[in-house]
Amino acid sequence: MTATVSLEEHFEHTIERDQRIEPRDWVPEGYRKTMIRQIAQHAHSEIIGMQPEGNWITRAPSLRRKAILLAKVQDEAGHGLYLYSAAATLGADRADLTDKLITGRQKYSSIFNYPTLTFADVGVIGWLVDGAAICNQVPLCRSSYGPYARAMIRICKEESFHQRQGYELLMTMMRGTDQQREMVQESVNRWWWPSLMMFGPPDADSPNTAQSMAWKIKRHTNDELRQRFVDMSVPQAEALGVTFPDPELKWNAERGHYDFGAVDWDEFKNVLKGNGPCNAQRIAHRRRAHEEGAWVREAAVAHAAKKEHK
Ligand SMILES: CC(C)(COP(=O)(O)OP(=O)(O)OC[C@H]1O[C@@H](n2cnc3c(N)ncnc32)[C@H](O)[C@@H]1OP(=O)(O)O)[C@@H](O)C(=O)NCCC(=O)NCCSC(=O)Cc1ccccc1
Repeated sequence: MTATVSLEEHFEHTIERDQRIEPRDWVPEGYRKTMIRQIAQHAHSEIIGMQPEGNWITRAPSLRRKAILLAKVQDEAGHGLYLYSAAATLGADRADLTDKLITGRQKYSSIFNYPTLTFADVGVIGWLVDGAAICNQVPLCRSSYGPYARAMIRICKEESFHQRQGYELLMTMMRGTDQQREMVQESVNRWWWPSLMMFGPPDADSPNTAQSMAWKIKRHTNDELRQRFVDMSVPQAEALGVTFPDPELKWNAERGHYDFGAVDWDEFKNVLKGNGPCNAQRIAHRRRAHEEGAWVREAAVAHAAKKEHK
């Protein structure tokens, strides 16, 4: 038996016993690649995800709403940095990941390519987008890669606060004027379908799911989590007094789940190709911030070198 086989066995046994893979452990190259891809895509989503809501910070309707929104957007920056660090434990280089993001070689969540047209979007992003994120990420707290699973615990706690602030904002607007209620409904109409796309392509078209489930990176398939999200969102919409833009949405007693209409996967593919309403704007903004921040990175490197010299 060669040393590589025993390392491989150690990896397989760790997965079988539901224990965590740690940075010191040998992993198959495919596992490392998949993990870096998923963590990097997740980190990029948090960083790009600051932009849609960031759009409303200077125009929040009160000091309270502004403070909440600032805190939420700062949390997203924190999640991104936390996740880039988790990717670094697998040998990924942060500068390289950023380069891949701003040159379009690595993806970020499709959802952040849609515009935030009204302040109701801040509430709907909190309710539906953070809600979908939590639904997807809570099972990832049991993901097989230790640093990622542990990062998810903290991130999910913060996302829960984000979700609640969104729902509370919407409840306040729903108690307001007819115009405010219409604004909430119009926003829900725009965000519902893109939120369902956050869970990824249907299982039959998801190239990574089978292997990621076998490696226990993912604990549920894309379709399972999408269904879970629909089931939990319908009663929340009823409590709020809004409807989802889906005439086929109805309870199926036999299945014990809500049936829902077909997601427009052509729209999803088009957004992934870079043709969503805001793809170009999001990347251009990120690239500009990166270039304008070059002097900070240079100063940090010079400072570290000076300290080491001393
Ligand atoms: C479920 C999935 C997203 C995709 O399953 P997998 O098994 O990995 O892939 P699968 O084979 O099914 O797909 C084939 C290809 O399509 C890609 N792709 C799929 N879906 C999408 C999509 N929607 N958008 C763009 N790309 C997508 C996929 O990467 C793959 O790419 P490849 O062609 O191989 O390069 C998984 O990676 C995951 O759970 N990630 C962690 C969670 C996470 O990243 N959350 C971020 C959002 S939450 C947040 O940021 C919090 C927040 C809230 C509010 C404000 C601010 C921040």
